[in-house]
Amino acid sequence: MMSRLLPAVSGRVPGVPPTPAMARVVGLLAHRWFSGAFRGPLQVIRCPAPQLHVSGPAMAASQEDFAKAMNQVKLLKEDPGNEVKLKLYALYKQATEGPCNAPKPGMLDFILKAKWDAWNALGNLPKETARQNYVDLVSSLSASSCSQVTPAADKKQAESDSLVVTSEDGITTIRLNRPAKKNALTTQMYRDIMRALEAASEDSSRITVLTGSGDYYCSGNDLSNFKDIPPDKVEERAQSSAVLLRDFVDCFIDFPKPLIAVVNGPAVGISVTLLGLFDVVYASDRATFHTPFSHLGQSPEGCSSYIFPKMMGPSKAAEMLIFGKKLTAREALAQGLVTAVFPDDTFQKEVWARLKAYAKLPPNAMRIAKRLMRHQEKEKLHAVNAEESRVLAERWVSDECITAIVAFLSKKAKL
Ligand SMILES: CCCCCCCCCCC/C=C/C(=O)SCCNC(=O)CCNC(=O)[C@H](O)C(C)(C)COP(=O)(O)OP(=O)(O)OC[C@H]1O[C@@H](n2cnc3c(N)ncnc32)[C@H](O)[C@@H]1OP(=O)(O)O
Repeated sequence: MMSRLLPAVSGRVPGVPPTPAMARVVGLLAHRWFSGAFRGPLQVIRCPAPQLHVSGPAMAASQEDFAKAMNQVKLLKEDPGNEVKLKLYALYKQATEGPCNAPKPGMLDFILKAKWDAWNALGNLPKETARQNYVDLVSSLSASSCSQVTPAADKKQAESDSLVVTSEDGITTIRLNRPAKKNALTTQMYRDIMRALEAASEDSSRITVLTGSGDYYCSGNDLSNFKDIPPDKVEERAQSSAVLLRDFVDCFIDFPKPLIAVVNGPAVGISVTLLGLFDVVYASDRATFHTPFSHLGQSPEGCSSYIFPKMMGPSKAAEMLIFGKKLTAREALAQGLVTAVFPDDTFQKEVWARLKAYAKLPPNAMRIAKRLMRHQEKEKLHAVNAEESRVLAERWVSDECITAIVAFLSKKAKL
């Protein structure tokens, strides 16, 4: 019954299509109410006791953050849609008045009923958590609202030799473009990728893709990054590289839109570990996944020391991260590191067709779904990243690491 009366929530009773007239009337009512609630003061309604319990994040926004968020709502450039407005209303009421305590409105009072349901669904959610959720929701809306006003999505954005960034059909693509070096990452590329991600989070695209040119996806850190460091600067360089690494991985942890890896060929080192921070990973059946950290006297990064054991179980993660076992694409699929594997000869066609369809989905809904899935883990991931970066700085100045790098650079060793 509820869904028959509430188009703002679901629009129809399962199996019973709404008549066009009914849809028009209800839609008009909903539009009027929501327009008012969106810009102007929120109506007070009194409801009875709560039913559902919804748990929220541990941290709490201040009253000041909350007040700022309420002002921000009025400045949104895009109407976020009825469902989001309902959510905002419910969180606002919960944050300011606590659990829903108003009488249930009559079933024909569509608008009041939708609002009451939304508030009531928050159950005993603590006021502080509701305040935080309201602030988070407004901030995600503000970011996407900004990105939607950025003009001209369908154009090439930036180009350099080693990184090519394009935006087309709602997809920003960041392409590693050093095929002669198997797309190994120079320190400049780490910086350029961070900049590209920052821009992509604010541009008008809906999803973001990382891929490689040529036969490799990426051979990981360019081991030439270790070259030409004066002996008295080694420690200093290790520390500054740890900061670079930490900032770099933080960008992936915090990236707000769906992030997809299109793994066109073998992947090594950091390009593998980072995959745990992507939302979807599509791989060619030619791709392999190799993390030879022990061989290099190094240690895992990209939050893999935390994500991989959770994802594939500790012993499979140990085979990769301690012993450097190289996985085929099918094995990586079985371990949950890869979402889907495609035959190499149809890989590009199949994957891009899928991505173009995904890029037509409503952007706010996608961002919010991602946020909900990732939110609880963010703080933990930042802590893991900080620790992994700190440990790596120690490894880089170790004899084990220096010996391995010298062997590679003097062409005595390869994976
Ligand atoms: C204190 C300083 C700190 C530095 C800054 C750090 C910043 C953050 C660091 C984050 C930590 C990341 C860790 C990792 O990613 S570990 C993994 C590192 N990668 C490797 O060890 C791969 C090394 N490469 C190889 O083993 C082989 O090249 C490979 C198996 C990938 C391909 O073999 P293949 O035979 O098919 O091809 P070639 O070897 O002939 O390669 C073609 C040319 O490309 C060069 N190449 C390839 N990969 C790298 C690389 N990772 N670094 C540097 N150069 C690479 C290769 O040397 C060839 O060059 P030439 O044609 O000039 O010989």
